[in-house]
Amino acid sequence: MKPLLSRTTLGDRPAPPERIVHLGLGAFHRAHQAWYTTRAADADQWGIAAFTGRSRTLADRLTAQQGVYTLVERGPDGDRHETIGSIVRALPGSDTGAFVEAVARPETAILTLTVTEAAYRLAPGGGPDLTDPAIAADIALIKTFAGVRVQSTVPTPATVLGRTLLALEARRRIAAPALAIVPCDNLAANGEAVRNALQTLAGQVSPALRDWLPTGVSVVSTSVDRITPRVTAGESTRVLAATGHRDEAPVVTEPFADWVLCGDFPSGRPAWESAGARFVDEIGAWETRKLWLLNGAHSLLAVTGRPRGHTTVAQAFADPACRAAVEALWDEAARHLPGVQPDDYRKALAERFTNPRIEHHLAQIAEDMLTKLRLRIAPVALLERRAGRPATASLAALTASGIPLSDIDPRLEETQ
Ligand SMILES: NC(=O)c1ccc[n+]([C@@H]2O[C@H](COP(=O)([O-])OP(=O)(O)OC[C@H]3O[C@@H](n4cnc5c(N)ncnc54)[C@H](O)[C@@H]3O)[C@@H](O)[C@H]2O)c1
Ligand SMILES: O=P(O)(O)OC[C@@H](O)[C@@H](O)[C@H](O)[C@H](O)CO
Repeated sequence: MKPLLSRTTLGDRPAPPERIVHLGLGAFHRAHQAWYTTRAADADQWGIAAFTGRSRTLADRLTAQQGVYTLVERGPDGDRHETIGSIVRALPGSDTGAFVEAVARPETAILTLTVTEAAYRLAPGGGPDLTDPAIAADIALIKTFAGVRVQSTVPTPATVLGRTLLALEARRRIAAPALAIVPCDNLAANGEAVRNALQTLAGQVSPALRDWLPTGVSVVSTSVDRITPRVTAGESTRVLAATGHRDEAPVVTEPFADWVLCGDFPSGRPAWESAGARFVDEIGAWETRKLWLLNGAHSLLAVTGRPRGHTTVAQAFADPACRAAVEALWDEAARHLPGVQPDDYRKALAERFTNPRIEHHLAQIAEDMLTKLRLRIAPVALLERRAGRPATASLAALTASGIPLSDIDPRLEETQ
């Protein structure tokens, strides 16, 4: 049997030093941030310690191959393979001690996150829900362990922000240099949302943490774009046949990739722009364009395509009824996206959604639908209503989900 992929496959170059920590190791991190990092001009300076959210399967698979994996870029006409070496350690998210230690290391300059939108547990208005028992329990736990820096038995907060704050408290205690936190989830104004939520929670933990946070942490806003479906069984066999490499943790993604970032990196960052990332002073409109047009359409296809018997985005988009619903939603959204070329993006999206070789399952997109509809489609309906128009397409999309409008956003009922 062929040996597993390893650093030897990369020509035995030394692993880059660990200066980035990631939480939420899954398909997307490997197809996006880890890929940009491996392609950056200074890739040899930036290694990633990547933690899963909780389970250890992917961490164990990657550890067995020294973090190295194959990225399969699946275009409409064929596959392109690339071996990625930026992840230097892969760990289970359940190892809070290792996470706290990794974030608190003074050499760590960046913490990236891809933990799903729902995992931030933000209330509809944006801030953290302090009445949420899991958040209340995390605050109590961080208060109790605020003195703990690095221990093998660090307790595990239940929430992502709780885990992050525990690690930041450890960093504060050793007076480590300022850290950049880079949320890469499909949340509107993700940097601002995470910054405000952390600040609110820190205020509940201690005055010391609250006062340190604004200078100890810079939260960067991002818009992330690359359609990366869950990896299906059989991919390892296809990779072996195509590359001759045995890989138990390949990832499949589309050729398109975009990463827009806005904010400061006080302790430095990889030259991600050399790999195509864009650094901007104003991100809101780009972020909204992507969330409403791409993610909004995905959510719409999930709620309308599944009852019509479709299982993937490409199948649903090929159905004239679903496609018409998407185009109508795009028409409504585009009216509120001046200055960011919504028509060009729509055209490109239609091609991306049509890629028949990307098996993006509607069932995966349908997870946590309430949070997604709130962020991606409800704002369009509200804007259309306020402009005196019926919001037919956006309201139809929300209604098709079966979730009461009042649960999605009570303001939707006020505008009826
Ligand atoms: N896949 C894409 O095409 C894509 C594109 C843009 C953005 N994103 C963002 O990345 C996120 C992850 O996508 P993925 O494809 O990597 O999914 P994935 O299922 O492969 O990985 C998700 C990761 O998040 C962790 N996680 C999930 N819920 C959590 C929770 N409640 N607390 C802590 N950790 C949790 C999981 O353990 C896992 O490590 C998406 O939810 C989205 O916000 C994905
Ligand atoms: O779980 P979601 O809805 O945030 O993500 C499902 C897809 O819409 C999303 O992953 C897109 O593929 C991605 O945002 C493309 O950049």
